[in-house]
Order: sequence, then C-alpha cells, then structure tokens
Amino acid sequence: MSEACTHDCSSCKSNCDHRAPQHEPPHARSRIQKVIGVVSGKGGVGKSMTSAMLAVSMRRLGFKAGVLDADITGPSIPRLFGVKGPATGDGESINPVSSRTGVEIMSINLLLDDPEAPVVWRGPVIAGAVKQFWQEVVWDVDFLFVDMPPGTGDVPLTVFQTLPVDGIVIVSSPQELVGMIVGKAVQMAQMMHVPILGLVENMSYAVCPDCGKHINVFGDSHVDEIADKYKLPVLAKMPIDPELAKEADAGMIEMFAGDYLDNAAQTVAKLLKK
Ligand SMILES: Nc1ncnc2c1ncn2[C@@H]1O[C@H](COP(=O)(O)OP(=O)(O)OP(=O)(O)O)[C@@H](O)[C@H]1O
Repeated sequence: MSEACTHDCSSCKSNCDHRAPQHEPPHARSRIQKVIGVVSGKGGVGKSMTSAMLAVSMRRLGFKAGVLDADITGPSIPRLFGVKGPATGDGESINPVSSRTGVEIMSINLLLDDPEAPVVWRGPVIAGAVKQFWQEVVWDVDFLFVDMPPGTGDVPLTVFQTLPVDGIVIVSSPQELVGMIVGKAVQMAQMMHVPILGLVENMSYAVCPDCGKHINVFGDSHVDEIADKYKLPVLAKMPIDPELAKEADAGMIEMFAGDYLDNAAQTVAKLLKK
C-alpha cells in the first residue's frame, strides 16, 4: 500500500494487496440486491444442495431468490429444481428459467442442446460463461446465490473479481472439515475483501429411524472448533436425510419441508435489513 493511500481505489493506479476488486455491472435490466457465494473446499459435500435450499428458504421468507450455477463442469441446480431448458433470450439478453415457486435459475445445462454432454472447456472459457450469466442474464431477485465450483481455482477467482459478492457461506462435511481446507476458503475470501457469513456442516450425522439416536457417519464433527478458530458462526449442522435425497433426485427440492437451513437463511436476510 502506498504511503499516500486514500483508500479510494478508483482514482489510484497502484496494484497493491489492498486494491478492491473492480466489479462488472450486471445487465442493465437486472435487479439484484445481494449476491451470496456458496463455496466448499472439495466436491460432493452438498454445496449445490445448500445453494438450492437457501434459495428455497429465502422464497419461504417472502424474498425473490435466484441461483446462478457457476459449477459449469458439474451443474446440478436444474436437476434439484426439476427445471429444463432451453432458456429463452433475444440475442441481447437471456431470461433465467423460473422454478415452480419462482426461484430464478441459470445454468449451462439450460443452454446446451444436450444437457448430458460433458462440458470440456478450458478454464478461461468456463470463467467466461460465468461472466455471461452475470452480465447477459436479466435477473430480478433480492438474493442471488452463486453455486461455485469446489476449491479455489479460476472460476471462484473470476466470480469474486466480477461479481460484487456481499457474503459467502462455506459448506463442509465432517470428514473434510480440517482446518486447512476451511482456512484456504477463509483466506481467499479475505484476499477478495468478501465477508464470510458462516459455516454450514452438511452430512453432519444421520438419525436412526428406530431409536432416534444421532449417528456420526463420517466421524466426530469439528465444526465448532474450526468456527472458534476463525471466529465464524456455525449457521447449520445438516444431517444426511434420505427424504431430502429423495426429493432432490426427483427435482422436488422445493417440496422438502425440513428447516435445516432456516437459521442460515435468517442470517442472509439480515444483509438486506442493514
Ligand atoms: N444432507 C443430505 N442428505 C442427503 N443427501 C444429500 C445431502 N446433501 C447432499 N446430498 C446428496 O449428495 C450428493 C452431492 O450433493 P451436491 O451435488 O449438493 O454436492 P456438491 O458439493 O455441490 O458437489 P459438486 O461440487 O461435485 O457439485 C447429491 O446427490 C445430493 O442430493
């Protein structure tokens, strides 16, 4: 940082660590109040499930919500909501596809002729698709959840640089919740000047259907220790729930009645009340 730093990056050419990212504007006809990134250290921990359930919870709280599926090579948001493409557009803009309850969705699977075809694109092309979802899709939402690809690679970096992310939710599971993985996500968010709203531990436990006992399928949870270490709140401990898996597989995530993420949704909602 220059000694003469005024903290106004727009009038300064210095490329220092403290430079705030220069975000791109969304489409001129978009209305997006808050952008929430949903991240994880590795794949398969339930990041897409969390993004989808958060959007559903925000709808239930009376907000308009959308999900931007930035997981270009492993898109699963349309499947969870049971929506299909093709998304419509006029050459100048693209309309998101609306779910049963009005959650707005954009995903590469809604634009490809064959949603089963693998996306074999190089990093910059993938990052370009995510930018398009921000700049060319006309969103009308209070909260836009961005389902990020796992890890801290090219696409998360593009998202943080392009979109004005208001906060991130870090999703983890007990066996991967070692300090290092959460530590990487925390540091990335800090480098990008993005506040962390808290941690969601998914697949925390399973409930025995006969006696109701909680079984720690993936070992003991360390989420409280980790949260303590990084001074972050634990927003939810979500169990492995066969009913949830069933609704998700059937594209009926909006019909799932569980309230596992209600506390997390309340935390997100506070961003608009500030
Ligand atoms: N709490 C849960 N109970 C039951 N099934 C779950 C739960 N969370 C996730 N699943 C299931 O686990 C699988 C992986 O979840 P999901 O696709 O959300 O993970 P992900 O972290 O987004 O993975 P990737 O990074 O590979 O896209 C899905 O089939 C999902 O339906």
